[in-house]
Amino acid sequence: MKNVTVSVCPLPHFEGLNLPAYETAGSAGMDVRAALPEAEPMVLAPGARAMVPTGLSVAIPEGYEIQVRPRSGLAAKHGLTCLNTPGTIDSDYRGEIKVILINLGTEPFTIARGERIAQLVLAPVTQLGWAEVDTLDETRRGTGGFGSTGQ
Ligand SMILES: O=c1ccn([C@H]2C[C@H](O)[C@@H](COP(=O)(O)OP(=O)(O)OP(=O)(O)O)O2)c(=O)[nH]1
Ligand SMILES: [Mg+2]
Repeated sequence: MKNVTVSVCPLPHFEGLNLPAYETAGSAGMDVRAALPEAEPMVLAPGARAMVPTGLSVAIPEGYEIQVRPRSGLAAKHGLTCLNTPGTIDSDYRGEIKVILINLGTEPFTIARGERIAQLVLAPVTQLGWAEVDTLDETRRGTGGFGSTGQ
């Protein structure tokens, strides 16, 4: 399996937490933890959203991004997901990685320090270059979309 080294700079409030790690040999994502104050768990009411700190800043090599994705267990059991999934961490971003969580469940959800709230997936990036033209080639689909092919 391909392995790409990413520089990680833990911030002061990360102290004592474990770096994200693959839970199994074949995992695509590393679970990331909430770097909230120990004494201040965050309570997300139904319908509420919050930016949850991870205490991590990174330098991703050019040509890659990190995607911030929900954990399916939290989604299935509690309705908790990432609002902007997949969140995009750009290779030139040096700020703290934050997770935008939303509670789509029916009960308040409490996030404690160290809880694994989302997963980080490293992905290759292909940047496009525009070729501006006056007309596009014809296809069978043409301009049909949004269900134009039927059920
Ligand atoms: O879930 C996320 C999504 C983004 N970011 C950080 C890293 C990313 O590089 C930066 C910008 O994200 P994005 O491009 O999605 O947001 P924007 O609203 O377009 O902000 P900007 O104008 O700063 O690009 O915010 C996070 O920490 N977590
Ligand atoms: Mg942006």
